[in-house]
Amino acid sequence: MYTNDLFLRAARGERVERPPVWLMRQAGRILPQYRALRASLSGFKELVSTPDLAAEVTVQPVDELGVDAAIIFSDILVIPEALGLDYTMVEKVGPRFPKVIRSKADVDALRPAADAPGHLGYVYDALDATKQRLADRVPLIGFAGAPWTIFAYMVEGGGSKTFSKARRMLYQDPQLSHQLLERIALATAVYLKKKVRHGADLIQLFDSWAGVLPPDHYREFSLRYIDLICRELTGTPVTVFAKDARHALSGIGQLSCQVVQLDWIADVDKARAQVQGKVLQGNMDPAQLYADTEQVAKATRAMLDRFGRGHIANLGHGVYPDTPLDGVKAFVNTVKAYRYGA
Ligand SMILES: Cc1c2[nH]c(c1CCC(=O)O)Cc1[nH]c(c(CCC(=O)O)c1C)Cc1[nH]c(c(CCC(=O)O)c1C)Cc1[nH]c(c(C)c1CCC(=O)O)C2
Repeated sequence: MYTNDLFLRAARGERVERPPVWLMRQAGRILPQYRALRASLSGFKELVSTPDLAAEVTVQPVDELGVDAAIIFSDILVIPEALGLDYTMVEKVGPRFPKVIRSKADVDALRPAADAPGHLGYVYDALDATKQRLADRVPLIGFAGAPWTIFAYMVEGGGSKTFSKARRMLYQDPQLSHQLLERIALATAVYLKKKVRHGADLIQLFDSWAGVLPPDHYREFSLRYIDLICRELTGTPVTVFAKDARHALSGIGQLSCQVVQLDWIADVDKARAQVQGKVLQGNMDPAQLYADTEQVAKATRAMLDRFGRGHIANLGHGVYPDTPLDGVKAFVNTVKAYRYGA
């Protein structure tokens, strides 16, 4: 079905000749083509909401880097927006929500979960346009934020070191917290199923703020809703990424997902033992790519040796925007030249 289906074969746990490779945030500021296009626009949101442009930047890393998968250019914050919480992307600051969720009235004022995915037509159009441009060269990854991470932005109103307002709500009003999480999870499940209908071959769930929750809260307020989404996506491979949450791995090992993304702090051998039977994705330190290209190649081979089979090569988090393109290419090309032993 694809000229290069290595990524999907590896994600399904099939025996492959080498690990596939792609990078989180590969469609973005590391590429001069992206920066040029981005500079001609009013901002990030124009790019996200214009299907043809989103498709163009989605395909850029496939052309420029030769990665084994594309990831649709979008953002996890389209879900809160579709639920009725508008955001702005402030240059050098990050996302800001002028209106936030603090009370039951705020939750009740949101759109019903079943209606929200209908407001994301531009994402489905971007998937359609991307599939055309890709012309079956490589598979396309769809994604969403895990419900806890989306909740964290909706309550906090933006990024935060501690997400103390979001965590406060879990203690002060667990019932309302569950109401909001359920609404996010249901909207996300419908949205992701639509993405699959528009050509997403695998879904990655980003729980970027998993690491601020204690283990019991992680199970109650995050894992439960990731599980709900995984169950809805039967037939489509899913990758789960709980960043900075070592304690979450055993629970993630019980989910019906196929792939587990590791951050760069993770101990690969321990992770393997905790999520037996799953494919691992990751986990090079993004800062490693600042080193000279020979060092990058050496570190990449060491990482591949450590993971062995059942691995999709990636970084431990998104590639930093000022990473030299040479470092990125050394990483990708080293993986592509690697071969597993017999
Ligand atoms: C937490 C989160 C967000 N968005 C996302 C996450 C989860 C992954 C993670 O933990 O990083 C996910 C995301 N955001 C973006 C993608 C595109 C696909 C890809 O990986 O290439 C993906 C998968 C584009 C983007 N999303 C954003 C950019 C940069 C915007 C720009 O070009 O001006 C891109 C390319 C903006 C964004 N979006 C978000 C923040 C905090 C920021 C600001 C920080 C920054 O500037 O990098 C929210």
